Amino acid sequence: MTEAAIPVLTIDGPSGSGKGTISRVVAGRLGWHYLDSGALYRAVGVAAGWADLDLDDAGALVRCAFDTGIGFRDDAAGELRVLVNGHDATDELRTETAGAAASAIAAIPEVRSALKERQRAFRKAPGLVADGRDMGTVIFPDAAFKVFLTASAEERAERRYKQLKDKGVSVTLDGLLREILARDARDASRAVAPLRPAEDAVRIDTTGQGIDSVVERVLALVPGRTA
Ligand SMILES: Nc1ncnc2c1ncn2[C@@H]1O[C@H](COP(=O)(O)OP(=O)(O)OP(=O)(O)O)[C@@H](O)[C@H]1O
Ligand SMILES: Nc1ccn([C@H]2C[C@H](O)[C@@H](COP(=O)(O)O)O2)c(=O)n1
Repeated sequence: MTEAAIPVLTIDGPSGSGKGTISRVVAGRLGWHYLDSGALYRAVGVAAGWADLDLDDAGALVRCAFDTGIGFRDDAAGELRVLVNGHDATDELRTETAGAAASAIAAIPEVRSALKERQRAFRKAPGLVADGRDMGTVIFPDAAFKVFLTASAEERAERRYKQLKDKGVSVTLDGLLREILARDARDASRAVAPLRPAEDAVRIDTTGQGIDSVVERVLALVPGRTA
């Protein structure tokens, strides 16, 4: 199967809209590969922190983006674990601090270029579900299926609050709402690959929609999908 013939479903959207959760379930139901593109940016942010790099030093961050080893594996519980330079950094990666660092680094055009081919290399038969901010607009513009998930900022903060509290992370709902709104603004206002729906993306507002309901709405967009 040529690369262009390998089907891609892109799922873009702001923080906490449910991209990662929905994408992993849909990829499992389709038997397709899964790309968590945000994890790549988060991994570069974590590696930069480990190396005490200045987030204003674009040159050092670009080199970090090229040089950082990033690996993915499912653990026994089926959770996606992320290895950074051989170390399991999953828990550190999923903090809002790491999300904010990733968002800042992601605004550097050369960092985005350094990660582009790594993302495209995930396109393997029988198919790929790719979640992020620019999957449908930049990385896989020819994707046959494109979705843009949204939800109210308040609901996204509540989801993230529950997610982090369940992991024993001490956060406040008000603080998370502020962080999510700040990240939304930075991701949507940057000059390169801004967060926005692709022209041909199906937009799904997940506010008040359960995970199963959103999964079924996404699967319905892929003909010949599994039951
Ligand atoms: N439709 C939904 N209804 C309720 N909870 C949801 C829904 N979708 C996802 N969640 C929950 O919200 C939390 C955040 O979801 P997820 O991490 O998938 O969002 P995301 O868009 O990938 O966020 P980020 O871009 O910050 O990584 C998770 O705990 C997830 O289980
Ligand atoms: N395709 C992507 C994915 C992520 N980013 C940046 C912007 C996000 O705020 C940050 C973390 O992503 P998340 O794990 O929350 O999906 O990384 C991006 O610019 N492009």
